[in-house]
Amino acid sequence: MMKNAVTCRDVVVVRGDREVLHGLGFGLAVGSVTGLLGPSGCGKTTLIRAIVGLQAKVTGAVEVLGLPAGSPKLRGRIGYVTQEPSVYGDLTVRENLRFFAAVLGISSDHVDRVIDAVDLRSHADDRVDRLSGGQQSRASLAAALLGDPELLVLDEPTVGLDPVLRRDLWELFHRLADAGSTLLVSSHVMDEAVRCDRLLLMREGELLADDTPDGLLESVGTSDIEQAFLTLIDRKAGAR
Ligand SMILES: Nc1ncnc2c1ncn2[C@@H]1O[C@H](COP(=O)(O)OP(=O)(O)OP(=O)(O)O)[C@@H](O)[C@H]1O
Repeated sequence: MMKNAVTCRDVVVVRGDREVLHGLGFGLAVGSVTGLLGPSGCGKTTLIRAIVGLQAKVTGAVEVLGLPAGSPKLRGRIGYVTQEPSVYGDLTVRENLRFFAAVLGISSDHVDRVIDAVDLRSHADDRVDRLSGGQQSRASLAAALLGDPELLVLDEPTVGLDPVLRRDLWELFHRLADAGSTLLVSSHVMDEAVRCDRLLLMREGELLADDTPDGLLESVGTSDIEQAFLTLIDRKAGAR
């Protein structure tokens, strides 16, 4: 049986005075790229925060790399890239990465490797605040890749990127998965779905589907993922 890097069972999260995740259950297989897709506000970031151990008021079980989410032992084994840049604007890309490598206690030899991985070699010595938005998000991704995390969680990493960069990043995600990492990538852009090994479709704090892209199209009987998503919503509304 394939091992899971993440297993969620009956996960409920309350934010403010509202329940925003309503009992989610799924697994992320080791070495896979899973897309977490759904409209703005459906709870993607909240679920991600529960997995990386940053979310308060989580009930149910969230197991990550065999440990409860948030365990101190998971530090260094998970890479998390938020929607906000996580690198310093007044340092160059290389200075940022050397700094994070020192904080993580890993050799600065890794720095050039992650710069190449995100294709920032020609900007390695530029200050981050003088880079484009897409270049800044790739610098944050490079920081998350230091230390070869077993689980990489990326919150909307392709927002604002042009089609070529998006394609290149997805190729990088698959190379990382082929090398044994597990990736969870959120997006509200349905056309990214076909690039994933597996999809979690979310809406209003619930999972509408947990399937491969082909499996989803076949089970719903549509030819594209966006249509499948809309059909599932209609079916759910009809069942109420
Ligand atoms: N700090 C907070 N306090 C209370 N409610 C919050 C807070 N942050 C988010 N929420 C609510 O939780 C729900 C899920 O938000 P979340 O950020 O997880 O959605 P999302 O799918 O990641 O959205 P987006 O794609 O816009 O980032 C939303 O209804 C939102 O209003």
